[in-house]
Amino acid sequence: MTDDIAQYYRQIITALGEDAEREGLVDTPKRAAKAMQFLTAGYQQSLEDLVNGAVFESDADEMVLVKNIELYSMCEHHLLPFIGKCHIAYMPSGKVLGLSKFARIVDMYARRMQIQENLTREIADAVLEVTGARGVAVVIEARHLCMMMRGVEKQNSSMTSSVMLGDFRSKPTTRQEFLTLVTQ
Ligand SMILES: Nc1nc2c(ncn2[C@@H]2O[C@H](COP(=O)(O)OP(=O)(O)OP(=O)(O)O)[C@@H](O)[C@H]2O)c(=O)[nH]1
Ligand SMILES: [Zn+2]
Repeated sequence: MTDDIAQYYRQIITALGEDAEREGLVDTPKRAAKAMQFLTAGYQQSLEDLVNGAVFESDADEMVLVKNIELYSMCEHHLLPFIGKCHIAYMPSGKVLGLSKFARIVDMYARRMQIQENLTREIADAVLEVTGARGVAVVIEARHLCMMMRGVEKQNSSMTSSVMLGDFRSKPTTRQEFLTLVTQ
């Protein structure tokens, strides 16, 4: 697989007018192939393997918030990065999820070709699925390099997307508590 992808990169480099055999570039197709495989490794993962049983019984029934999970993804339109942070909250209902698993869930969906809105939704759906929570909220704030280093070339705009499920959607006080904690 890596060799196949490297071969395509070699063709792209040549098509761009570069000498793919010069010293600085000779190993680039292979490096780029490996990098792209890493950045899309989320396709090879499953939610079940990733959670690895780390869902624990608990009486906790107040909001749990995991803030500022850094995120690197790749926009499916230009294959350029978007970079930001993700906040995830849930209202437990008998079960809590191992803390590291929130970051692992973010990475699994971020390491694919994505748009920010779908990424936000997929993270929320996954947390709901594994926790059976009364509600899940996800907010992502990100900057898209396709808007910065090309295209409209806007350096300071960012995008915020959110998905509210269950209590976060139906109970204004829960939503408000979440938004207050996230912006603190
Ligand atoms: N909603 C959304 N749009 C995105 C995301 N990532 C990239 N885009 C946008 O996808 C659109 C693709 O538009 P096209 O007109 O097909 O492509 P383009 O000619 O390269 O567009 P420009 O970026 O405006 O130069 C652009 O408006 C991008 O800003 C994302 O995560 N969410
Ligand atoms: Zn883009």
